[in-house]
Order: sequence, then C-alpha cells, then structure tokens
Amino acid sequence: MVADRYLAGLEVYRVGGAVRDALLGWPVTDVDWVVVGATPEAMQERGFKPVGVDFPVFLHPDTHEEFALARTERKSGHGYTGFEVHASPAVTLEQDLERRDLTINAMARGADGSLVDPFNGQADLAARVLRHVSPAFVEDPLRVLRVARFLARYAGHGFVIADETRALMRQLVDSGELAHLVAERVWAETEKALGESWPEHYFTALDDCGALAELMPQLAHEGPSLAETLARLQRLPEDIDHLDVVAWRWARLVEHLGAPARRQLAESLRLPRRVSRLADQVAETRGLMHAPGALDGQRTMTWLERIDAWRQGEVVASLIDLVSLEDAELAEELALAWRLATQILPQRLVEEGFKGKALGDELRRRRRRAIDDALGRAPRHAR
Ligand SMILES: Nc1ccn([C@@H]2O[C@H](COP(=O)(O)OP(=O)(O)OP(=O)(O)O)[C@@H](O)[C@H]2O)c(=O)n1
Repeated sequence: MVADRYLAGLEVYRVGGAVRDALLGWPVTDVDWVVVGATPEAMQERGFKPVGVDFPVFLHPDTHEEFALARTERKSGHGYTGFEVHASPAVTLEQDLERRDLTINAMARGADGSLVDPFNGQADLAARVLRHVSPAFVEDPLRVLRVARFLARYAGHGFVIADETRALMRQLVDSGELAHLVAERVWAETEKALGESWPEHYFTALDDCGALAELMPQLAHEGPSLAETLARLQRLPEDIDHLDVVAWRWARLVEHLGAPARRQLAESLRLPRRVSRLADQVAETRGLMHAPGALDGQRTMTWLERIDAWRQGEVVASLIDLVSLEDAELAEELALAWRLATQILPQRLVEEGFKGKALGDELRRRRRRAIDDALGRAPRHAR
C-alpha cells in the first residue's frame, strides 16, 4: 500500500466489513477505505474517479476499490435517504466510525496495521454480539434489516443481538419509519439474507421487533407458526444451482400462502419475475402434494400446465426432487409421467402433418396418454 503512488501522503484506513472479516479470520473480498483530511478536488487531482451521488466516494484509478471521504450524517427527513451528509477535511476518523451501524462494523485499520476501535468492536466480535454504535442507530430504518441480515450470516457462530439494540430496533419499528423504506431496498436486504447460512434468523429477528408484521404481514400472520415455515428454508432440492438458492428459499418460505397473499407480497416487495414465478411453481407443487386422493392423469396435466413445464422444462426435475423430500412414491410417479410425456415431440407431429390448433390438440392428447400410461405403470396407481 505504501508503494501505491496514488495514496502517497493520504491518511487512509481500511474500514467496515473488511476489518471485521479479517479479524474473524474470514476471507476478505472487497475492501472499503476511508480518507481523512482530504477534499474531493484533491482526490480527483490524484486521478480518483468520483462515484458517490449522495456522498463523496471515489474509485481508485487502478484497483477500483472505494475510497470515501470521512463524513458525518444527520437525519433530515424520513427513511434511509433523509440524511444530511457532512464531509470535510475536518471530519475525524472517530466521527466517521461513530455514524456507523454496529460496533463490529465501526473499526478501522491504519496503514501501519494499527486497529482503531473506539466503540469496542473487537470485544463485541469476541463476545459474539451485534451491538449498535450510538443512539443515532434509529436514524436509519434500513438498519433493522441489516442487523437481522448480519444475524443470518453469523448466528451459527454464536452471535446474538444485544438487548439494547433489540430495543432500538423495536423503537424504530414503533416509530413507523419502516414505511419509508422502498420495496427494492427491503428485497435487496432480504435477498442477501436468504443467501446467508442461517436465513431463518433474519426472519425471526424481524419478527421479534415487529418488523416482519410491517414489511411482510402475510408471513407474520398467515398459516402455521413462523418456526414451521422457517424450517423449510433448509430443505431444498439437491440439484439446484447455488445461484438459485435465494429464489428457492423464498419459494419455500411462501409456499403455504394462498395465491392472493403470495401475489400481494410479490407486488409489495417488487420481486423479480423469476423469483415470484418459482414461488408460484413451488406453491402449485405443494398443492398437488396435498390434494386428496391418488394422482391421476388430469391432475398431472393441470400441474404441468400451471408450472409452465412445456416451456420451462428445466425446473420440473427440481420440483419433483422437492416432492421427493416428503413423498418419494409420488415423486417417482411424477418423474415417470414427465419422462414419458417429454418423449412426445412436437416436431414429429408436424412431420405427421399436424398444424395450428390441431397440432396443439394432438400434442395434448398424446401427452395425456403418455402420462396415463406412466401412472398405470406406477406402483401406487395399481393399489
Ligand atoms: N445503513 C448502513 C450501511 C452501511 N453502514 C456502514 O458501512 C459499511 C459498509 O457497508 P456495506 O458494504 O453495506 O456492509 P459491509 O459491512 O461491508 O458488509 P458486507 O460484508 O455485507 O459487504 C458497514 O460496515 C457499516 O460500517 C452503516 O453503518 N449503515
């Protein structure tokens, strides 16, 4: 770092997640830096590229790491955007650390390797406590979600939320400030939490402070106990791509909701289409599993149509895998039915001279016959 000519003479510190994760012995991927005593002009003269809209942040010309000028923030309106940012060469490192959310995120590492830790983040890290830095915590409603998300990341390592911080989270919820969070931010935090190792802790932490009832009332109020719902998060099909884990976990979370509640939730969070679609497909599959009576051809066809199997064949195997977690026999029937149905190729029917509506009708008829054959062969059907 000393050899870095862009930084020569600048007072810079590593901050935030990079310092925290290094102390935990975790791999550090991106490093955030704070610069003390500099002006935006000086940064640009050195070749740093300004990127911050709301506050002065610059990208390093070579490494593209983020360098933020030390700043303070004061609440000036609602929500997480209602801030007055004050960055000047006079702002100290301690002041910059003080505006941060958690003590474990409010440590800095100097160029000489020394740790700057005015809020005892290192002690909280050792004691496995997520604790707010100052009463200003309540100025940013997003922090309720951030703390819950950090718990989803660290709970398995013994971390808990400090009682006083829980009280502030509750206070933030009671103040009504959560209503000012935009859907995209709520989903962005939720999406990250769902990708963590212990996502269920995100939802229990939100439930404990009343935020779940505000942000996702359908989950807080409908259906079985939250604990029962959350137990499903760790039960996923085996073969899914790790990039799809978030969508699958979300789908498992909402599968018990009726279609209107699921739709409301998807709209209120502005879920990406692929996430809400998978949720619908999983809910349809749950419906099929819990329908009374034995599986028949009609029901199988309806399920395949509702999950859009003919156009999205790649998801069917995973849905069947999901069924197998609860009902191996049913999964076997579905797998056989699906395998035989996919052997009916539209191209063959075209070659036989079918076209237009007749083609669609014939395709459906033959697929149905293949499914009926498959179910006739399946063991349970013979009972
Ligand atoms: N609402 C927020 C957002 C960010 N921060 C501070 O800004 C730092 C960087 O934020 P971010 O990159 O979102 O989080 P990281 O702590 O780096 O965590 P992650 O590992 O998730 O990137 C945090 O450590 C924290 O000090 C904060 O205090 N309040």
